[in-house]
Parts: sequence; structure tokens; C-alpha cells
Amino acid sequence: MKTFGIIVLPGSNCDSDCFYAVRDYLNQDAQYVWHEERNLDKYDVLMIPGGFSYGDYLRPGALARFSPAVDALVKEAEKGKLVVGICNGFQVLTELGLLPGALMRNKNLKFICKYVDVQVENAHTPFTSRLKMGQTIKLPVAHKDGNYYVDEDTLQQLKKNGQVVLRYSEDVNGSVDRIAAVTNRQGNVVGMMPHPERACDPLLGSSDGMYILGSMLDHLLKGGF
Ligand SMILES: NC(=O)CC[C@H](N)C(=O)O
Repeated sequence: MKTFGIIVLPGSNCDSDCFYAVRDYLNQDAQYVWHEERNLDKYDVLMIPGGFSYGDYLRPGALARFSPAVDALVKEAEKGKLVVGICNGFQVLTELGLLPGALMRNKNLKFICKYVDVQVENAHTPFTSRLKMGQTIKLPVAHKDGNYYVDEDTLQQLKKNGQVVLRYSEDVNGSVDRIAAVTNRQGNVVGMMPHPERACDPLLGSSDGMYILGSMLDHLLKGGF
């Protein structure tokens, strides 16, 4: 049994989705981690869920860095622990500098909430090992600031290092190179705008999110990298 710590920031709203996906569909131990928590040692994986942490004030994700739990998460990430940031979690990870780039306002300046097709650009990561290169999966998005930006040099580095994990099949929000998910250079931290935790049951329109959660579990069960 692996323990997934789900960071609850003021304004998180996908923490319960993560909790139920991990507990009821992945059959693992899911635990909420209050944002004042300072020791995250006991968790095998840390998740930063979607939402509007700190009201999206300043910039989405920007204020989360002042929370003790996020501070502790950075230390765990640096030790090589798996960290996944979904939507607002992705925004937090870029604001922290754990992931390159930034998430800007969607190209159409609107909140976008729909299912999208994404293609697997790297199947050799702890988050995508149950998928095949080039495979298309269906996941929901729900954001107003999902327009991923990196400069040209960084984009070339990301591609060369296999850090681009998922790409939208069609342009959704204006993201550079249609990027939907990236990892850090070490490969233990991922940020993604689509929500795998909201796609764990065919009744909800897709269960493709289980590929992502299941890949993480496989990685933990085989003992890491
Ligand atoms: N679902 C979410 O996490 C929303 C993310 C973010 N606050 C946005 O609207 O861009």
C-alpha cells in the first residue's frame, strides 16, 4: 500500500477528486495534507490538486509558495520523491521554479471546461509508463490560465531531454507547441493542465486518467527509478 499525500491549500477544489481517485480507483492510501503541515516525510507521492489556491490572486499559484506544506514539498521533490501538480498544481510548480515556464491566460481569454484529446510524447516517465508513445487519451480540462509558455531555448531543451510528456492533439489554450504536461529534468516532478483524477470512471466520460495514476503506482512498486 502506497501513501499519496494531497496538499490542501486555501482555495483547492480538486482535493476530493484526487482523494477518491487514489482511494477508490487506485486502491491506495489517500491522505489530505493541510497547508500548515511541515513534515511530508511519510508520503510516497505528493499531489498538488487543482483549484484557485489563495484566490488566484497576484497570479494563479504564486502565493502558494508561502505555505509551509509547499515549502516542505520542495524539499521532498529535491530528494527525488514523485510530485504531481494538476492544473492549479501545475501553476504552483512553475511559480516555485520546480518546473520551467509559466501558465498564462488562455488565448481566448475565457475559462475552458471540456474534454480534450492529448497525445503521449514520452511514455518512459513514472507518469506515463502504462501508455504507448503517440497514444491518444481523453482527459478533461478546466482552467482560465493554461496557456503554457517557455522561451525557444528552453523549449528545445525540454524536447531534447524528453520533458514534454503530453501534448494537446489540437490547440486548446494557445500553449507553446500544444504542451499539456512537462516534467523537470530529473523526471520526478510533473505538471499537467488536464485532470487525470477526474477521468477515473467511464461514467464520468473517460477512465483514461487511470493510466497516469496507475503508472505512478507501478513506479513506486518497482522501487523508483
Ligand atoms: N481547475 C483548476 O485547477 C483551475 C486552475 C486555475 N486557477 C485556472 O483557472 O487557471
